[in-house]
Amino acid sequence: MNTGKPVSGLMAQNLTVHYGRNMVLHDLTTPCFPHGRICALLGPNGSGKSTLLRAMSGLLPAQGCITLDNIQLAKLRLPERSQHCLYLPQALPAPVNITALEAMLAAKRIMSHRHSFADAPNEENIRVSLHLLEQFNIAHLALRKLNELSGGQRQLIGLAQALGRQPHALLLDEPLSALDLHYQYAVTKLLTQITRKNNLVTLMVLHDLNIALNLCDLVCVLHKGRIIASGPPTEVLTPDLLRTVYRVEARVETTPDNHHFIVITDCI
Ligand SMILES: Nc1ncnc2c1ncn2[C@@H]1O[C@H](COP(=O)(O)OP(=O)(O)OP(=O)(O)O)[C@@H](O)[C@H]1O
Repeated sequence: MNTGKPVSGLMAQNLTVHYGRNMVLHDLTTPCFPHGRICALLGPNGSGKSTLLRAMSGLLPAQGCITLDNIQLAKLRLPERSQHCLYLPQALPAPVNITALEAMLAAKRIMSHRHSFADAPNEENIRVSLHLLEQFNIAHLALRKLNELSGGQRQLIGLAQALGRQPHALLLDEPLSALDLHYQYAVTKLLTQITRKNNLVTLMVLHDLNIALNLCDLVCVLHKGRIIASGPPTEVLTPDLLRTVYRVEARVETTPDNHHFIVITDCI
């Protein structure tokens, strides 16, 4: 449980989560995910990554203690809690009959629980929303309806919506899953810039270990509901770990200009 030591960042201690009788996370304690750093949550299918993010954001009942800068998140009501720690699910924004800009403004209004949905959007919110769409290189989609956009375009809008809500910690569940090669790198670099500039805690579930190796500051690996390793990516993602966790024979190579990539030679 909470040791009382001051901790800056997001952390779960002694977290246990069940679905019915099925215990998915077993007395799990995470490292402290610090502000200003981009962290990847890795692990095979079914290892508990989404469950961990959903429990940390308060969307799943959990035993244990989850703190952001020593604030116990369980003590907050859900709207306030998601202002501190926002979860963006794996599912893409639904293809509904509203424009991308309207979707951005609606997400901002949800954040501000003092306002009702009937409130007119103000100029500042429109300016900030358009700026975010520009940062994701999708300002040209502002007046297009979500039901006319591709899956990848809607995923970019979901990310822009999440950033527009200005949380202190951002929990992203496979935020790159629908994106092409360019956008996978461009979005990770943009998230890194915004994480550093706004001193956010950013934790994202990734399956692409090469992005984790080259673009993330820290990685945390879940295996069968337990954290098996965490730290700088090149120290954590070793052939032994890849064999144990992902059941592949692989080696990690480094180019002369210090980029890293995984060569998989077999699956076990
Ligand atoms: N709503 C649910 N009800 C019952 N069991 C669930 C539910 N959601 C997930 N599980 C189970 O919990 C375990 C962890 O699932 P979770 O979605 O957290 O894994 P994950 O690591 O995010 O997987 P993936 O990489 O495939 O998205 C799995 O065994 C899954 O079957």
